[in-house]
Amino acid sequence: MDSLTLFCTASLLAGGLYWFICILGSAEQKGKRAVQLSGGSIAKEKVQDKYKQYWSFFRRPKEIETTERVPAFVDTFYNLVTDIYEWGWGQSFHFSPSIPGKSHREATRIHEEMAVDLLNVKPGARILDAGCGVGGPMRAIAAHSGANVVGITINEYQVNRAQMHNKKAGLDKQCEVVCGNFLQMPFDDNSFDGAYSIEATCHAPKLEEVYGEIYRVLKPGALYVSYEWVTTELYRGEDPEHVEVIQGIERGDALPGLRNYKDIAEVAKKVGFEVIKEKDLAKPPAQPWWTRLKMGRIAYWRNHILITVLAWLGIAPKGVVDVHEMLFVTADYLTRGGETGIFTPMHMILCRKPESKSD
Ligand SMILES: C=C(CC[C@@H](C)[C@H]1CC[C@H]2C3=CC[C@H]4[C@H](C)[C@@H](O)CC[C@]4(C)[C@H]3CC[C@]12C)C(C)C
Ligand SMILES: C[S@@+](CC[C@H](N)C(=O)[O-])C[C@H]1O[C@@H](n2cnc3c(N)ncnc32)[C@H](O)[C@@H]1O
Repeated sequence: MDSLTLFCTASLLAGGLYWFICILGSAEQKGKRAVQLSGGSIAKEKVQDKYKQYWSFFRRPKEIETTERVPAFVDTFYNLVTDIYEWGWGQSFHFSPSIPGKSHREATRIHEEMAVDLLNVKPGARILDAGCGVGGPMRAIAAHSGANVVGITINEYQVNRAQMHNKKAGLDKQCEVVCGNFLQMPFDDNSFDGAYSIEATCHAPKLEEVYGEIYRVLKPGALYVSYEWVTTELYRGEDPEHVEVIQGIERGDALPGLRNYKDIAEVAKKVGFEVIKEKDLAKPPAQPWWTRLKMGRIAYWRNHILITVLAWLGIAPKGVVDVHEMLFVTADYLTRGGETGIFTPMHMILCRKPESKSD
């Protein structure tokens, strides 16, 4: 090979590698680099075992008998996925409708701001984020509304990530993060001016338990908005394809059984809320929320190769490859759920805690 051919081959290889790693990934808002992928609070050598335990618990979600164990497995799930989510999706762990002419990042922020706009809170108000993740929505909401946000998550690794991001964004005075279970919150009765949850209460085995807790900590007259993961009116329990898609979503997302959209308002009323509004935000004219998942397919292949190489080199924990494979498959079930219309991750419900029990 003469030197010109060698030079051209090397340039092509370098260009290809740059394109594969940098250009294909540039649409994502990176909070992480591939070399930093971990199993959250799980020790590196235990990640694979923990993944196996998670998988055998959630493989058949409908058969989960001991609901008391669900929060602990949800915690394990977030140890396993938090870095991959941040790396491949961003700091907001939820979907949003696509908006023509706007980036995913802008569409995400608009979806988050809509939640706090519905709460009608004033700057300085104290609001609760039930299931806050690493705080993407919390920071957008605090910056947009001027409210003080208190987030709760069951996963300690997420608390550390969220606190780090809050500080970096200069929002640590306005945003507080607490590690705890939203089924038994460490907050006083009547202590919040508003509350929201974004794609988080779907992890609760009994919705009434989390809604009951949110009701308890809200001041009388305060509002609560939630974006719920539910099956829609198009879901047919007797259709094996529908069942396969929903079970695929449940087991890849640590869900102890998806609820039907009709159940949400029932539960809200049962715990004492007044239901003000309910709407599936995925319905037209909204643009599909799943296009972002579908568009990412080539990047997922690149990610899989990268993770496999990093695990092989001993840089990433071995189990991360299995977790990534599970997410890969889950992305497909979520897309099918969206395309068939049998599932939505954004069934919005707006509720009020009455001024007094008799109102
Ligand atoms: C609300 C929940 C999480 C919703 C989404 C944020 C995540 C659901 C599925 C996740 C992903 C699937 C495929 C991954 C891909 C294979 C990887 O290379 C990069 C990350 C993914 C895109 C990942 C990102 C987050 C999700 C879209 C649930 C849990 C209630
Ligand atoms: C899909 S993430 C959404 C996070 C955040 N709302 C966002 O949109 O970025 C779900 C969140 O709910 C939290 N969660 C699930 N079950 C919980 C529980 N029992 N108590 C507290 N947090 C819980 C998880 O730890 C995670 O932070």
